[in-house]
Amino acid sequence: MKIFVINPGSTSTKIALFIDEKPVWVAGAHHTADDLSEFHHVNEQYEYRKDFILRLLSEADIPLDFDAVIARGGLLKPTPGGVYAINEQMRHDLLNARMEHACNLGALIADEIARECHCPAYIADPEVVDELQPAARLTGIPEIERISIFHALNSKAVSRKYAASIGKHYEELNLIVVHLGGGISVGAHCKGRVIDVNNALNGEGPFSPERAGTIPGDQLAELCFSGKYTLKQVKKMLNGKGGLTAHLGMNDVVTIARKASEGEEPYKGVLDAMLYTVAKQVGAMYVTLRGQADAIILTGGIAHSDYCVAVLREQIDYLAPVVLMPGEDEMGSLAYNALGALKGELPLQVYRPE
Ligand SMILES: Nc1ncnc2c1ncn2[C@@H]1O[C@H](COP(=O)(O)OP(=O)(O)OP(=O)(O)O)[C@@H](O)[C@H]1O
Ligand SMILES: CCCC(=O)O
Repeated sequence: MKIFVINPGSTSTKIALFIDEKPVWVAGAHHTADDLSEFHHVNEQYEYRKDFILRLLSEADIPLDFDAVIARGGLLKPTPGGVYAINEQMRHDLLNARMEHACNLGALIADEIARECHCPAYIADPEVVDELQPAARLTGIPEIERISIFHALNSKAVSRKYAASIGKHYEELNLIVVHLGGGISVGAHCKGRVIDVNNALNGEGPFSPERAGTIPGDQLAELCFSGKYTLKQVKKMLNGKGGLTAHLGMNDVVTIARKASEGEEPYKGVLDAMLYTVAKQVGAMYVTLRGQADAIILTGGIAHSDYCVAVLREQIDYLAPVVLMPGEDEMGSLAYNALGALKGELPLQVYRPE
């Protein structure tokens, strides 16, 4: 079966054609700041991104003849994990999403292309997968309820892969999955459901290459009302220009880890502190799982770093076996989900948030 996969990121668009599980054509490109500078809202990039995809397909002589089109989800309303058929409610919620992110365009473009080829259009495990247990939702301020936003697609995909590698099902295991990317999420996967996880986009949990993580509330309130910053600037400090970027002026962990491994300051102190916040979040998720974790999976780009893995391991490996699954395979995971839905092996969910 021919499955077309679309994955728009903030600065890139990746596409791929799979024949069943096999990627037979992979394409895409980085969009420079200049390319995107004329757009004031991410929704305005719709035609630009769609035309870019159609041009790549046409240049590769690939006709619009697919059995399914699947896209990375988007910042929809909270919803359980799984593979979803794109519907009107989803289109509406993506066009009116609370947060701007290029991933919001994926389903919209997939839907249009699928209509042309008269095939189904899907998304799977969007960032907003919400399987939080009730106690994980409350904060001490009743108006502020915690929201689940994390690397659901990759975290669930590596969990399934790990489970298969030991002859088990994801739904049989308790796992702590640590996604170490530009953003960092650490989730407690209890028998296939992510019952707690830090919101990787909204100022919660470990700090990361580009995000501030948890900030002491009182000091954050003082900063917001200091008159020195606009709301937009504070939001950028939390997400985009926070974390390693704020401390070191870069988000490149390859360089930072090399300097840290040579003992160079401030790189070592800052990177070690980031990893300490990750280890603390692993500890919290261990408690969420009542100490019954079958494994701690380290994934995402930073899990390629021997230095980071060693520093983390030393702080967490007495809790449960640490399993390394570096990088991510979002395109493969999306194709897997589309194929499962087409074959009837994965239940097709209906997006119908409360
Ligand atoms: N070999 C490596 N060694 C150390 N760090 C690496 C390596 N490869 C990538 N990284 C770091 O991983 C981070 C990016 O990870 P990844 O590609 O998983 O994130 P992303 O897709 O940009 O963001 P996110 O995962 O939050 O969606 C960057 O900080 C990058 O420097
Ligand atoms: C958690 C959402 C994905 C990202 O890090 O951008």
